Amino acid sequence: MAPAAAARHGVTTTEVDAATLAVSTRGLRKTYRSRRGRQVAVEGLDLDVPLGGVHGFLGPNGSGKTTSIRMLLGLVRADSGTMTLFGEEVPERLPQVIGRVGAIVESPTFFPHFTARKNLQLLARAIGAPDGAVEKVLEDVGLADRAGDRFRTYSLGMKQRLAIAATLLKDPELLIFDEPTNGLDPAGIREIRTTMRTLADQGKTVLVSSHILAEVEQVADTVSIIGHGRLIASGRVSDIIGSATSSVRVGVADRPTALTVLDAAGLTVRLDGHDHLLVDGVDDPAQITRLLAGQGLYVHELVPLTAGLESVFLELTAGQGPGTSVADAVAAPTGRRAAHAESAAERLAAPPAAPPGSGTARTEGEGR
Ligand SMILES: Nc1ncnc2c1ncn2[C@@H]1O[C@H](COP(=O)(O)OP(=O)(O)OP(=O)(O)O)[C@@H](O)[C@H]1O
Repeated sequence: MAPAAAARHGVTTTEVDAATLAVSTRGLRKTYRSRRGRQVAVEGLDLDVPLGGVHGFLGPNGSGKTTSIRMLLGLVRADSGTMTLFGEEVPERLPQVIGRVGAIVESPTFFPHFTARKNLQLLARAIGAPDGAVEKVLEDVGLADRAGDRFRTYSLGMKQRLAIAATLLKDPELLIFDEPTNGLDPAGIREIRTTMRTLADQGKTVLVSSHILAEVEQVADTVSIIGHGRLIASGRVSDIIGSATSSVRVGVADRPTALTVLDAAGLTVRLDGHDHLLVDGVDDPAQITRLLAGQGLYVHELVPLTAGLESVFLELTAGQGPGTSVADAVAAPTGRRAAHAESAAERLAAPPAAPPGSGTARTEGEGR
């Protein structure tokens, strides 16, 4: 991918004011040693999460999302690079900032026979949350009317929302959710999306990781897309999608001749199934009708196709062989980049000191 294409997708070298960022990393790197040898999990990651709104941290399985989050939270040591939370260097100043962060990165151990309310009350007492916090967080995640039900009767989606409620007890400004919709059905996914939106609308910053780009695209204000442990695109969802190559599906009776005509005009044309042509990189769809009509070919269908983050990702990583760094493909510039532009349901942790009732954080070197 040429630098121009990367820039089109929001990968720029603009300097950012750290005061406007909830999270920032530069050159973050982590290598694991395992029986299979050395595994580079994160390779020079530059990540900027603006204050406020939902920020999607997106990339395929194994691209380094969880490792990055765990480094930010001090659960895994970085090999090199720098990280800040609210402008404070971490892990050095983690004790000063961790109170402003709530994260779901591990398995919670809610008591199955206690009600959701009782579970939260125990946690609230353990961390010294203010009176009324439990009822407020139950309301925030939409569980107020089911708070009297035992935890074991909860659906996966409800369990996940209860885990989110637990992170909200200390009223954090930044929420970090690692793949919160894993294992959920479409209704559960929608509930989590609504909850994240509600939290962002209250002024909080939500950093959510996912390997399903299309899912997060619907709720995120801004995203960072990573591949092979490196940033490949970042910015406002609308800008990234808007920058994608636009395609048009064309229905025409004589497809071979139409293909030749459009190809001769310099357009990128391919066959789509048995009935249509797909023309990429079209600024003005009317150009297609004009070109074809000029040759006596009449279009019976002309549909501009909306791009999504998934197709942007595929476009950015097209042509890479296995093992090729995605960043190589986008000729990644150095320096700051910003664009102004197991079931996760069972995870809960409030690092650095997990309160009683929450799960223990998995640490570096442990098997997955
Ligand atoms: N404790 C570990 N020991 C050895 N290798 C690890 C460990 N944790 C992660 N890895 C490897 O590091 C790479 C990045 O993994 P990571 O879990 O950070 O990616 P991810 O994007 O969160 O993926 P997923 O969406 O599947 O959770 C993978 O190749 C993974 O196998």
